[in-house]
Amino acid sequence: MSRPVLTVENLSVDYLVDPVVHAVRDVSFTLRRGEILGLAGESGCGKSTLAYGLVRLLKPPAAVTAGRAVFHAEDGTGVDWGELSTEQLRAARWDRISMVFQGAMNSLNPVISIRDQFEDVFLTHRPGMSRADRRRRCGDLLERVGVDRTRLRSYPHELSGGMRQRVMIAMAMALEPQIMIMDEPTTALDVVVQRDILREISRLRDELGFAVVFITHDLPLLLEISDRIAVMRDGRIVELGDAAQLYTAPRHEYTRTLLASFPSLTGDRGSFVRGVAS
Ligand SMILES: Nc1ncnc2c1ncn2[C@@H]1O[C@H](COP(=O)(O)OP(=O)(O)OP(=O)(O)O)[C@@H](O)[C@H]1O
Repeated sequence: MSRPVLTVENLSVDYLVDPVVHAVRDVSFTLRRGEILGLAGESGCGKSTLAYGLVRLLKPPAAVTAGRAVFHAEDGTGVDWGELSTEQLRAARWDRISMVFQGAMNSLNPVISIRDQFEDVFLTHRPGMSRADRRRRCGDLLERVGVDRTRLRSYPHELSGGMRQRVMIAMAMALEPQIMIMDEPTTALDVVVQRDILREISRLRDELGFAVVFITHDLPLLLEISDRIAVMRDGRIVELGDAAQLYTAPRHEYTRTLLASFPSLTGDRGSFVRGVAS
């Protein structure tokens, strides 16, 4: 659990507009192998910009102005993502780091079956894989996220939002990446579906051992699923610590304010118990 899989060093991202927006300021943290690191903070604090910055998916006017993100392979060698070519980055995304964003379910192509979109990941990244293997694997992955494999024949509009988002999570897991970046992956879904999917992510992490950076403004939810939590404010990480500790003994004033803004955590019935998802 303690070996790092990603080291972020003094990363800064600006939006080069007038006046310049310093969205991510001098952010440093280490993501350990197999851990779920929650990233909390109010709207506009820079969470999404940081997520996109980690995988170098920023588009102008956004630009990384300082720092770096180093990915550590299993053999310990480190790769600075900023030094990879566009082609190398494309290959490394999905393969080593994959992403699930809030609107991911809407990025499925409406006129192509789930099977064809799913298989495309393997056709692109594992061209040597046989058709039979590809098909088996797609079905297995879907079942992993709780969707029946017969759904491979469906088109996106035939699936509910929850199912489509599960399909996206299955696709993100397809190549067994070591890191998954999840930016509000369940926010558009109703609470019950959200809980189911989160439980699934947690279970899969236990099973497959990937690390997760999980971003949401929903602090109670983060407290439930994260091993550690980073609290972000105005582009900076103001506190990073063990989730239970952050809840019981927050060090930073802003973390206390953030915790206090969720009555369910602090009210009379605030019997929040970490690890017990209901
Ligand atoms: N294209 C853009 N041009 C200029 N500024 C931007 C742009 N996109 C985002 N910003 C600014 O960058 C800052 C960080 O935004 P970001 O979306 O990363 O925050 P966030 O914490 O993810 O918010 P949310 O939870 O609402 O998604 C904000 O001040 C935002 O206004």
